[in-house]
Amino acid sequence: MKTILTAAQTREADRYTIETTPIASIDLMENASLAFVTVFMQLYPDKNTQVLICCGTGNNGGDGLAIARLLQEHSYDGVAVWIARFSERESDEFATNVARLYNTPIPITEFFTGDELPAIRQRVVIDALLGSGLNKPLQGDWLRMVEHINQAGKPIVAVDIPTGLRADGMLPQEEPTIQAHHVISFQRPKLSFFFPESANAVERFHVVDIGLNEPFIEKLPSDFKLIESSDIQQIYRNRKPFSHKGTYGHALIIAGDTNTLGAALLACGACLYSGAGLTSACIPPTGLTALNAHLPEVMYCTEEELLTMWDRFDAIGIGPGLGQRISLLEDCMAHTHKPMVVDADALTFLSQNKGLVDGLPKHSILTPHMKEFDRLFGAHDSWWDRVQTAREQAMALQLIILLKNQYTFIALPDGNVLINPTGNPAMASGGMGDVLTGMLTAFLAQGYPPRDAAILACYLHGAAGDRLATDSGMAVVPARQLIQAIPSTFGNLFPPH
Ligand SMILES: NC(=O)C1=CN([C@@H]2O[C@H](COP(=O)(O)OP(=O)(O)OC[C@H]3O[C@@H](n4cnc5c(N)ncnc54)[C@H](O)[C@@H]3O)[C@@H](O)[C@H]2O)[C@@H](O)CC1
Ligand SMILES: [K+]
Repeated sequence: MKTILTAAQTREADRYTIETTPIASIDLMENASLAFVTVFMQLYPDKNTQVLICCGTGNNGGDGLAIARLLQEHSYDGVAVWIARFSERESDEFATNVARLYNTPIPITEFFTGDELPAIRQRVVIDALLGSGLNKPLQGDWLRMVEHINQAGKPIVAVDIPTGLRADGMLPQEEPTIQAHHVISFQRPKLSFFFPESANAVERFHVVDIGLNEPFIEKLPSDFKLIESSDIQQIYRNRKPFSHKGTYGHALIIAGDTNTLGAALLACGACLYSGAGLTSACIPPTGLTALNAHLPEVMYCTEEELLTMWDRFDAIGIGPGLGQRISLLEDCMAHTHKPMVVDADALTFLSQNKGLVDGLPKHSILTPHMKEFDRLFGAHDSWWDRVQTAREQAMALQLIILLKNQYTFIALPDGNVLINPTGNPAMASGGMGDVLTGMLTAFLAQGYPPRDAAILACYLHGAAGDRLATDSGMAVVPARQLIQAIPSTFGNLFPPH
């Protein structure tokens, strides 16, 4: 897992690296600029691409100037630089790079006001106006220049962070920023990239290593950690020789009502395809034909049968499409003490009966989307506040709160918030949450601790969606299709020996 830093911690890591490694600040800037250029050249390999680089006079601007010089050295002949001289201050590294740039043929235009800026004719704009040093909202000349660049309608590649976007903390809904198509960020993605409020500022981001001291960074205190594929490799256990269905647990999905049986089928299907040894479905009798037809591997269990069967199940997932059958949640809580997965209608019921949440088995996994979360824990105006509440509640209630988002936040009882990097907008369709519930239940049934089950399910759910969207080019990924892609996604990540 990678620790995500605040802007202040990044400055600390920067300072520490310069103090303890034989590297000067100007050389660190050169590293960063070179790393940026390497990715930029993959994005725009045509060396005839006309590039406008807009620079401020701090270190972000210094990066921009070094990038201009390096692109020119790599035979990009159509590079031009604008310098926004809206402040009297300039950083030392900026000044050094201006002097270096004057030794090249690159045209430089300086602006002292944001009024009457010339039309942008280049094909691509690089945004190096302001970086992580941002300390107030954009206004005046800065705002005019940023709006001018956005309105030019050209692809924008931001250096480190789009100008105007805060790296961490609460993001106002309407704050103006550069609207970047790509952000090439240094050492770590910024925390704000994972919050929906940054959607206009960041379309895609890439992270490049610039040589900051990694052991130092990993020791910095941070509540936020980014999940990596290596974590999944560590957690996942391959199926063993001589194992049998009993080895992989018995999962129970309590879901569906007469008119909402699809949710139950999706959760059961995902549970089956995620490797539970046995899957039972407690659905209404009206759904039996559909269950037998669609998922013959899944066993049917009536509400009456449940009364004597609670002990047989290794894990329970409850909620998708449960409708009028919601009283089953209280039965379930009365009879099982193992961590369970609580989703959809079961979350709504908890929000209507707030006292119940305290009675959930410790380390149960709640999977709310934004509205379900706010119904449970109160309305929030920003995702930053919502995530803070998730963190506090996960600690207070000793639950795992999986706050669904393009990048799902997993708030753990120990106060850590894990960010899942997989998933994409093609997955934004009905039934995806039901699939996640099925996957979580399957991993719990297989004996993974709840924290690991949450990490595995979130990562693989998103990874399956990414494979379908990227490799198969699907603009929309239906939930049923995702279920079928689960086993091959495992196979891809963990090829059998
Ligand atoms: N590890 C690091 O921290 C490294 C940082 N580098 C670059 O340095 C950047 C940070 O540089 P700086 O700290 O010099 O800051 P910036 O270049 O982001 O900003 C310059 C100055 O602008 C002023 N300012 C802030 N918000 C403003 C606003 N809304 N309107 C007008 N002026 C405003 C501040 O006084 C700030 O110091 C990073 O984003 C990155 O691009 C790289 O050169 C390499 C290493
Ligand atoms: K920038």
